[in-house]
Amino acid sequence: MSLSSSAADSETNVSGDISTVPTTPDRSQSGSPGLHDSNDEVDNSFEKASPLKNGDAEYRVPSRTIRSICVVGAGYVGGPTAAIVAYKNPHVRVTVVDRDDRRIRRWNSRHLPIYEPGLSEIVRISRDGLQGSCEKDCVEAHDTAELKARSPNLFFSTDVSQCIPNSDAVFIAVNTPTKMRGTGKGSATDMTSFEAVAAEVIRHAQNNTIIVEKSTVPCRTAQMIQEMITIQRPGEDFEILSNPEFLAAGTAVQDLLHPDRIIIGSAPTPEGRAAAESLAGVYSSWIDRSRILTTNVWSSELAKLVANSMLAQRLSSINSISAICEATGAEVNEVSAAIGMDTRLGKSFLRAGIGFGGSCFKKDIASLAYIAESLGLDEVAHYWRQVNVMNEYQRDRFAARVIRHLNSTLVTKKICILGYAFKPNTSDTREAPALEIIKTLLDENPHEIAIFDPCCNRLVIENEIRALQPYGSPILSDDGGCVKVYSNVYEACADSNAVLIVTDFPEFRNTPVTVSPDSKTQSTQRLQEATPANTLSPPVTASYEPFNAEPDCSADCPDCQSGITYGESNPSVGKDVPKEQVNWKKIAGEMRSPKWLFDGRCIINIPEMTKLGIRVESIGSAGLAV
Ligand SMILES: NC(=O)C1=CN([C@@H]2O[C@H](COP(=O)(O)OP(=O)(O)OC[C@H]3O[C@@H](n4cnc5c(N)ncnc54)[C@H](O)[C@@H]3O)[C@@H](O)[C@H]2O)C=CC1
Ligand SMILES: O=C(O)[C@H]1O[C@H](OP(=O)(O)OP(=O)(O)OC[C@H]2O[C@@H](n3ccc(=O)[nH]c3=O)[C@H](O)[C@@H]2O)[C@H](O)[C@@H](O)[C@@H]1O
Repeated sequence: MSLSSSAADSETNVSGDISTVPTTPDRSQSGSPGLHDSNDEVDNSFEKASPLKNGDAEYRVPSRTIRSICVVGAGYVGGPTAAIVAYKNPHVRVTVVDRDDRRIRRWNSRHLPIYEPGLSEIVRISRDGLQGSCEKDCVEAHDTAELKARSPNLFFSTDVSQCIPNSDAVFIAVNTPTKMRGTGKGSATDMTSFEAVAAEVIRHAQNNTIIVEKSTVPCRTAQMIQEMITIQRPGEDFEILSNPEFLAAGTAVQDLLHPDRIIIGSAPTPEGRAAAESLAGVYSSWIDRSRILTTNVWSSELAKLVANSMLAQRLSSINSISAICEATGAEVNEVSAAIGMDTRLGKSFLRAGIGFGGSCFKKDIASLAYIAESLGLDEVAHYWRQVNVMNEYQRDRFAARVIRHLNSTLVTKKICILGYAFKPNTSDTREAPALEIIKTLLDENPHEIAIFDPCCNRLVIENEIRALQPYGSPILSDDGGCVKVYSNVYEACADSNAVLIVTDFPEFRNTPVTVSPDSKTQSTQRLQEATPANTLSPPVTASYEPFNAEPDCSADCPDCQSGITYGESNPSVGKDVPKEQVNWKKIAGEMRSPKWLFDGRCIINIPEMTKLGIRVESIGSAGLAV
């Protein structure tokens, strides 16, 4: 079968047998931005063995069962992905390796390095094993089968070179940030870590190991790996698969347990398809085959960048509309609700706010734009870059609005920031809009900037604030500066002139959550499902403890140091403690007049808040004239 496959071939396989043909038409894989000049001949050496021709159906390579997996990169993707794969495949040995010794120690301890609802229980089961069965009374029915007594099959290690040769498949899940210097600075993907790991894999892997791109990478990265193999291990057979991850922070466990789809891109050869089938075998132990989509490898690599870019594009679109709303009297929440009811548009990703944060949207858009630019598609590059431009505009507009309403001076004023993480229910602070807003406010020399976040470790926030270079020291109050991180929301807000809602934690709302534009989105539903109580509750019978003992933490564990077990005893994300709504009446009573609330996430009921004597300025709402 050639690359120009038939329509029937190109459909997602729904029959239970993985589709064997790339879904993209011939020549769709032309040119790689970061890897080839747009005028280069298309290099198809990646395909190696001749693709099947029509009628060559008998030429098949049997797929192998994967029994051991090495995941390189113990981060937000590598850790949770490995945990779920191990949890759902007790017969597969999954080892996560990372060069960061501290991170690995935390994965091997009671306090994991990242907080995700439901993750610690999954890790405990796979990493520590279960002594006895845990039946229906302690888990949701759909997870009962996994909770038989089991031996550990999830391991964390720093020994990368030892793990790779003992694995049937190696998942590369390392960071792929934006290049900060050299060619493509500020736009191209920095492939340093990815390339280093690919080299390690090629150096140590046994022949026939399946190499899986889990990281988000530029289109044609598989070609780069193939060329490295050709030089370093000529004549040997390694299949390279693209298998991008779509989990979102804060809902990672549920996203991994119930993904919309799994994409596996492979070479259009019998060997490539057999490797894709092997990987599909791992996922099919808990995911229906109809959700496993096979494509050619370039489509898969590109699809990940496009998915993130289009989600972010929706946000910049609604945020641009919020500016029009503020100038006209239209309400952005109402506009979102109105357009979201159009089933063609859908409700998701229409919540206006101060803009998207997180480690990926910005960099993936930049990468897509760079790809376009490298291909000579300048208009396309410009189009996508505007998504990031609009995002920064939105955040800066908000900060400027705060300063303007406070008479353009913050010198004697206390500003309280509610929420520091880039989104609720995560401790991930990467590219959080909060930090940029704090920088802008610091320029105004305020009396105090107070920060409260219900999910982030206070020490982590303090370290990030301390690292703000352009402002010199001291910045933190402990060092004699004006920024103070609080563990109590009321102390943070007391005596403040203005409170800024920067992250939309549900507990910051002043009315119970009812119907918001996307309150029924999958993410929200998943988040509700993902609370530990709903994933793997502890046994009902107090005396019954199927878990093996958890390993202790190292002396440098930040959770132990701060005295709070985030995600367990923290009031907002507590395992056993229900979330508590913030008592705005109490806050209003302790604020300085005039009392300002700047709602950067459109979660405040303005009339209700006004009754408490607080003036509200909200994104996408006209507010008070200045
Ligand atoms: N964070 C997220 O929610 C998502 C991220 N992605 C993509 O997944 C990839 C990984 O992202 P994160 O997990 O967030 O990154 P991360 O920064 O949390 O983790 C990456 C890990 O790789 C390790 N590493 C780097 N170079 C290494 C080397 N040479 N040897 C061994 N370990 C090495 C680092 O020490 C780090 O622990 C990126 O390409 C990202 O775009 C995809 C979907 C979701
Ligand atoms: O590649 C990645 O890293 C991941 O990026 C996003 O996940 P994530 O960034 O973790 O979280 P999102 O829920 O997408 O939120 C991103 C940002 O958009 C903001 N957002 C989201 C939705 C919305 O309606 N409005 C809005 O402002 C959030 O507050 C947050 O700052 C994608 O949703 C994932 O599918 C993808 O795997």
